[in-house]
Amino acid sequence: KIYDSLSELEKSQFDFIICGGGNAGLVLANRLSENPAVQVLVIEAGGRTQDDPDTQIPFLDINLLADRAKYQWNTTTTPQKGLLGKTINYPRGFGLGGSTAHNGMIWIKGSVDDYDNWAKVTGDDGWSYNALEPYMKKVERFTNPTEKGPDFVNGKFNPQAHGFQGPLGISIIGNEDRIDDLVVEVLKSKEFNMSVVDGNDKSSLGIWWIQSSVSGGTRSSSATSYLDPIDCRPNLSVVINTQVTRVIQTKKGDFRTVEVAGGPKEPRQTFTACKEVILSAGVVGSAQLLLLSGIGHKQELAAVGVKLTHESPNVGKGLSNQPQTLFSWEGNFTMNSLIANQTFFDESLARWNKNHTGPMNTVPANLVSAFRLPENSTLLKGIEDPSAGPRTPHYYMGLATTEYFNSGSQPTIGAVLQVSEPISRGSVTLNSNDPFDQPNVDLAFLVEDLDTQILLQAYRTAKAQIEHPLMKGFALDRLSPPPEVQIDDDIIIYMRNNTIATSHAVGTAAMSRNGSHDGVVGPDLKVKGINGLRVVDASVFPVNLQMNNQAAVYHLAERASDLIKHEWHL
Ligand SMILES: Cc1cc2nc3c(=O)[nH]c(=O)nc-3n(C[C@H](O)[C@H](O)[C@H](O)COP(=O)(O)OP(=O)(O)OC[C@H]3O[C@@H](n4cnc5c(N)ncnc54)[C@H](O)[C@@H]3O)c2cc1C
Repeated sequence: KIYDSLSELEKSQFDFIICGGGNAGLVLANRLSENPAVQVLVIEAGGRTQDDPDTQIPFLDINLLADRAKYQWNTTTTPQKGLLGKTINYPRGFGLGGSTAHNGMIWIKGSVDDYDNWAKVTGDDGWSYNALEPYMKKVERFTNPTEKGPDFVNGKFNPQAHGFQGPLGISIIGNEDRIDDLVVEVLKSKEFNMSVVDGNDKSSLGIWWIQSSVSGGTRSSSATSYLDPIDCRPNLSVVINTQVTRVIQTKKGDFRTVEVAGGPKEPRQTFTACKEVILSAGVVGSAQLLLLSGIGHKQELAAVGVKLTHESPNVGKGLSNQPQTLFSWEGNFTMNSLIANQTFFDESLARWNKNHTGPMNTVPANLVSAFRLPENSTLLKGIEDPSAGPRTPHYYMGLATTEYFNSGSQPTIGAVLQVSEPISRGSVTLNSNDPFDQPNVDLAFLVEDLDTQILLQAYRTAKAQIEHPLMKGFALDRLSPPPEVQIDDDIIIYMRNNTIATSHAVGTAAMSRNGSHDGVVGPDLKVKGINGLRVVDASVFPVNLQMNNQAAVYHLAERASDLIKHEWHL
């Protein structure tokens, strides 16, 4: 049952208490409550998200991505050294489904190297690609697009790499962009020599058609796929509009009680887990809760008036996130914009309401291409390869006309460029000991020169595609930055001024080997050195995966559910 407020909850003891009803939290809620004898409580700070057209209709995601939008925590970063001291918005999901109710819906796993790296870092082969593959398939229900028949997806994905029975609907949306075929031709040409691959089949190196967490023309979030179908289980309680304020040590080394409140001025209340408390509050929220609970670096906690309960100096450290910059060129075509043309918008909305097809069923790009630096690149000389391995990109990009999303009258071709596995490291630290105060979030974008140089290389690759003879007459002058910005130093200044947060941060409670002083949690995701507390969300990823990370959070949470069930003989 879903409770709108704390006062409606009658019990104060549960077997498992899950803090955060987001991506990972709702997978755990579903899997742990499969056994009717197990009592599960989920505590979510935000409210319902599932009933809103903005979360359901793929195009209307733009309403969620605006600064200070609904369903997000409205977090602002600390001044970013690599971004000329600017602060930027760091969107993170708030409400059932967490970031999956709010994200760009791109569905991409880690590469085989990425998961094998988890196994290496933790010393647990259960985190390797091969061992996780059954979970990858268990999550997915790959479906045909509403827009086109099944023929449209032939050759665009490898059925062997997908699941067809899982709770989460995935599809290649099927709404074409006039630039798609051109991009494929350019990248297949002798200058680039790339092939079309399924980015979710072990490696994303190549060109691939974006798969989205969309099915039947509607977003699939962890709330719609893992919660809605089972929300009437009598052993599952989900309380919304309630914030966890800290986890309390009930006896030495034992953290099984959570303190919560409906708001800053509301009274605090406690709930106790007979078995475990699981933090799934996301990369910012889980680190913040650990720190508020006195689990962190002794001096840093003392500086904000939090009493140390367990020394764990790496909490909040090691944050890694992917810088993303948009470049654009003038396009030579007649534009059809959903934003600038109200009649087109109204007709498209009516069409979506009728059968979930048409322009509303669109995401900003249909194709992504993923690249490695050349083997002989001077950037890699004498340093450890920043990527997890040879089947993992250093950078990737999406080229699209984005015409439906264009708010002006100028036909535009956009290139979204992103560093895959940056080496800069940021942090989450407490601003104060008030749980309702936003923590300090430092994304450390473009701090390390290697990340900046990789982004510059991505720009050169995008420019080479735009200037390819096959694009002649279709792509015209560069718009952003304007043509007079030419030399590398000026391009880098443009990047520093225009980098945005991808919200793919990881690593603030990283997993590591048992016995190692690195990280925060062991391979079983339990906080090292204490009992009763696990972390299951993107904060345990040791480093970024090749691209976005919702898929890997689903994989992680599915395996974590089995680890927990196994431990408690459920
Ligand atoms: C705008 C945006 C776009 C993105 N685009 C993509 C994309 O296209 N593809 C992709 O793969 N990934 C994308 N991501 C990233 C991806 O969605 C997230 O990394 C992933 O879903 C995080 O999962 P999580 O379980 O770690 O946290 P979340 O899903 O964020 O869940 C954390 C939950 O905990 C709740 N919470 C936090 N603190 C507390 C507290 N103290 N008490 C109670 N509840 C609390 C939050 O409200 C939230 O519901 C995007 C993310 C965002 C924000």
